[in-house]
Amino acid sequence: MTQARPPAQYSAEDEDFRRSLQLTRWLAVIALMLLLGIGTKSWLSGHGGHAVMLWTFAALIAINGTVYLFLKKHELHMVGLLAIVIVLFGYLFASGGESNTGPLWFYAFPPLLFYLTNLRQGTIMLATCLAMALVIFQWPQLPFVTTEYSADFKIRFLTSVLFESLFCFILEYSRLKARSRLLELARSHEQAARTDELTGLPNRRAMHQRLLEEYSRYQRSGHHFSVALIDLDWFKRINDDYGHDAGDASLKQFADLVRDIVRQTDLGARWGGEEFLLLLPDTSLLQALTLAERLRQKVADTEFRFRDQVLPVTISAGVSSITQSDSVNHLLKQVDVQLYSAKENGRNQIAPRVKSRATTSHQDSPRPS
Ligand SMILES: Nc1nc2c(ncn2[C@@H]2O[C@H](COP(=O)(O)OP(=O)(O)OP(=O)(O)O)[C@@H](O)[C@H]2O)c(=O)[nH]1
Repeated sequence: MTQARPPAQYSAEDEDFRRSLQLTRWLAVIALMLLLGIGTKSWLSGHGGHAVMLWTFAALIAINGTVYLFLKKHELHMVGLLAIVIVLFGYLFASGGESNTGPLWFYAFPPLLFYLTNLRQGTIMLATCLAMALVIFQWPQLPFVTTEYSADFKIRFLTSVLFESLFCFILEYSRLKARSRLLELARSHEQAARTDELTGLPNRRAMHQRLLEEYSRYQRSGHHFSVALIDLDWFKRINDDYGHDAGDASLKQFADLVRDIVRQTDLGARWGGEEFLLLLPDTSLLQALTLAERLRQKVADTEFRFRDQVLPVTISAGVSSITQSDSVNHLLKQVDVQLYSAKENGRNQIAPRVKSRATTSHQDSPRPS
């Protein structure tokens, strides 16, 4: 038997993906503006070479963005942007930027990096950048290094960036942990809101939603379905004569029989009190009547026990098919009328009653399992 399906919802993964998409786009735009702006300022203050380098990086970011506009591949856009930014930091470490302040831009990197990637990839990229800074700081005579930093700057820069990276790692780790705990909680609340506590079967809410889904499937593609409304007979007497706990125990035992008898694609739910509803997809009225009768027989043959007492449990049920109704509400009304009729006719029976096997057609073939 299927469990009731959760409503279609925007998943947390989708939400994360959407955020990282937006952030990458914004970062690309901001980086582009900054590079163009600072490049122009450098040009005006006579640092032509530096300006050209910054504009080159701006052009690379613009090309990366244009490729994204055509291909719409977010991963590629993000990886491209991060690669450009890492090379840009390499350039800033090696050239010092203006007045050796270039490396200071690196402080903005760790929080964004962890958010955009994941802890493992973020750590690898940060370690690569820091190793690159260390090499450049340590060997200023390397061919592409055009500046030198004071010992104080090097020590303070590296230790403070290390501290910041560690802090960002811990924050991101805690954020991810809290997020997965919240998701777990949301999932279990969603499950609880759709499950009957006593029997563990889906509840009325879950069944109602599934009925609407099944009805729109029927309207779309003609997949018919039937329902059976089942009520435990003289249940008040069971409560009165054997106690409320005995009543609860018989509801649970009946729910187990329902689980046993219905197939994977069916749904059996507690509709309320001592009423249960079976939803039987791709099942004709006659097939549904046969199944309901089988369940009735099984209940009649089963010994319902509570402590050392045997409880007199029988069921009545009304059955109806969507092919005889024009809405879910109408179907539920019909099945209720049938249940009433089964009760009126003496209980421990199914309605409508099939008079003769001769009247049964090809529809009475066994249900596909
Ligand atoms: N133990 C127990 N009893 C319940 C629960 N929910 C509803 N009931 C009882 O079920 C009984 C239903 O009684 P009625 O509606 O009069 O129906 P009935 O005695 O089954 O009689 P018929 O349906 O006409 O055969 C009431 O006494 C409710 O209190 C439950 O979760 N546990």
